[in-house]
Amino acid sequence: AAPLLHGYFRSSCSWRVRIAFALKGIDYDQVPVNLIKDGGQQLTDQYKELNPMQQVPAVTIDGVTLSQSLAIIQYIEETRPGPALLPADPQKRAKVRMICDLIASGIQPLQNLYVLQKIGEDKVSWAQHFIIRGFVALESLLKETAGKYCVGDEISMADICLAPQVYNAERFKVDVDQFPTIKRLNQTLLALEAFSTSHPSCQPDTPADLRA
Ligand SMILES: O=C(O)/C=C\C(=O)CC(=O)CC(=O)O
Repeated sequence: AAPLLHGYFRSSCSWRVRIAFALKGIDYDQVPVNLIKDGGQQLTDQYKELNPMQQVPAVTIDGVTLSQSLAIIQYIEETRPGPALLPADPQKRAKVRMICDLIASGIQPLQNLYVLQKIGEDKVSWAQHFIIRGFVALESLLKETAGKYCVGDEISMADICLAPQVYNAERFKVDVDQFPTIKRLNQTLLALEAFSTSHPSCQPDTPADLRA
């Protein structure tokens, strides 16, 4: 059976997994989990069986169900042929993981839906604060590591994390022009088919008013 992605069109972590599938040329099916409708379909008992953290994405693949986007992507990397998503060189590999963790641990969770719901007011300024704080650090790292892509001239898991986080930054009205390296890399990435076909604007569950 084809892998089954339980995700949400504009969840940045779901988009990471869609990019990885697209880069590897893997066909997959999608089950939309609407994070807003009915108070959040990720909060149902049925979904909790798939991911006890009650977050998207979850992927059923090769008879197992996995959650946590980076674990899913590394499973895809370790079991599927196609372009390598991690460089062979240990230092480059460490830099890719450093950038992934900066985004996946240091930025994205702080602007995630369940955190914003918990803080109540000032959602936008809260999210902007943590995105900008992270992007200041990321910009200085990427100035050193980037070639055509985040780390050198080969696409990697770092690029898979970057474009969805820039999409979120734009949703929260962060001025990405302040970060020229991030901006340039994002433009390069969005021009790739693996990023455009997996984009939040064209998923099965994208609402009509947000379709490109
Ligand atoms: O506003 C909504 O429609 C609900 C949630 C999201 O889009 C996804 C997130 O919570 C942020 C993220 O993926 O980083």
